[in-house]
Amino acid sequence: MIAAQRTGAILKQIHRLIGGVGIKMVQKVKGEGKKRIVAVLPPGDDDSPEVLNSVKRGLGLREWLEGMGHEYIVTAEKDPGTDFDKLLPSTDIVITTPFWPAYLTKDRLLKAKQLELSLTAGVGSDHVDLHTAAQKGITVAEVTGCNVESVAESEVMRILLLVRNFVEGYRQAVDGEWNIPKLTKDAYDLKGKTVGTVAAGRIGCHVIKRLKEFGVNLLYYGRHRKPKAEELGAKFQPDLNKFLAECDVITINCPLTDKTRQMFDKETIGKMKKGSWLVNNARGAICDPPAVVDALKSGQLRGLPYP
Ligand SMILES: NC(=O)C1=CN([C@@H]2O[C@H](COP(=O)(O)OP(=O)(O)OC[C@H]3O[C@@H](n4cnc5c(N)ncnc54)[C@H](O)[C@@H]3O)[C@@H](O)[C@H]2O)C=CC1
Repeated sequence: MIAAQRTGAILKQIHRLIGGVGIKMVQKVKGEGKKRIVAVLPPGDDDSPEVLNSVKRGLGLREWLEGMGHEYIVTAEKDPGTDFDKLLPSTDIVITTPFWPAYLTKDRLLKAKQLELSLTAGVGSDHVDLHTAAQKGITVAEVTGCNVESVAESEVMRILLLVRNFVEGYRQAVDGEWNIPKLTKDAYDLKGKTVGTVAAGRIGCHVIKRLKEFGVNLLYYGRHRKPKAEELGAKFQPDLNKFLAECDVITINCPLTDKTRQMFDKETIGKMKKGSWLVNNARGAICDPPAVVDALKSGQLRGLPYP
């Protein structure tokens, strides 16, 4: 769910992006500016003013869009054969979110005869067939940088929860158990560990900045050097095999693409340090689930948080 503090930034950029397309389209069709905008959002009937990411609240865009004469339809139905497929051929703009994505597959995009813009209310466009979208001249936009603070805080939290073995302590407290050896067996100091990020983009750099204060050795792996990450104290390791072997904690902060899909499979995980931790902050499909399960069972991975 979009945290309250980042909703404002997301909405500001959505206004800018839709506004931009609106102006272009009005010019193109000479005054016929009325557009059909379909938002696919999670179901939910929470009335709190700060919860905008739901069908009920429609990201808080209804008044603004309808005030400009556009038609605004909000649905939670995103699966094949549901409302979304029926609406798509006559839709100009689709808005969707990474945690309740309406997949814009090749088949769907070919049927979306008048689609001009696919807008992610968040970061990541892996739910869109980018090749087909590019061929059809559909703009694919996301709200870059809108949630870096929230995501980096949550990521550092998950690293600490894992390395300090918090969940076992919590479980013991709830179950009325007091088994100190069992708790401390897998509880470590983060200080002195080597923590590496796959990709040092916006989120990766925010994580590096926060982790620096914990006295860790920081590494980053990626396709290019990132001066900002180095200014923050992280060293570049361009060799993936060396990166995997050096890190105690690996955190994944790259987009899901053809190159990163299942990047963390049996072979890759097998090259990590035995008993290391893996924090996949990006998209589930970057890891191969059976390989992760096997590695957790064998102790190759000490822990992996979900989500
Ligand atoms: N868990 C969550 O709540 C969220 C997760 N995300 C995920 O995090 C990803 C990164 O977000 P940002 O840092 O804002 O994006 P960004 O665009 O600022 O950074 C992405 C970085 O990934 C690097 N990269 C691309 N392909 C790569 C590859 N094959 N190998 C290594 N590095 C590669 C790029 O060079 C870039 O530095 C998003 O694409 C999204 O999937 C984003 C927001 C929220």
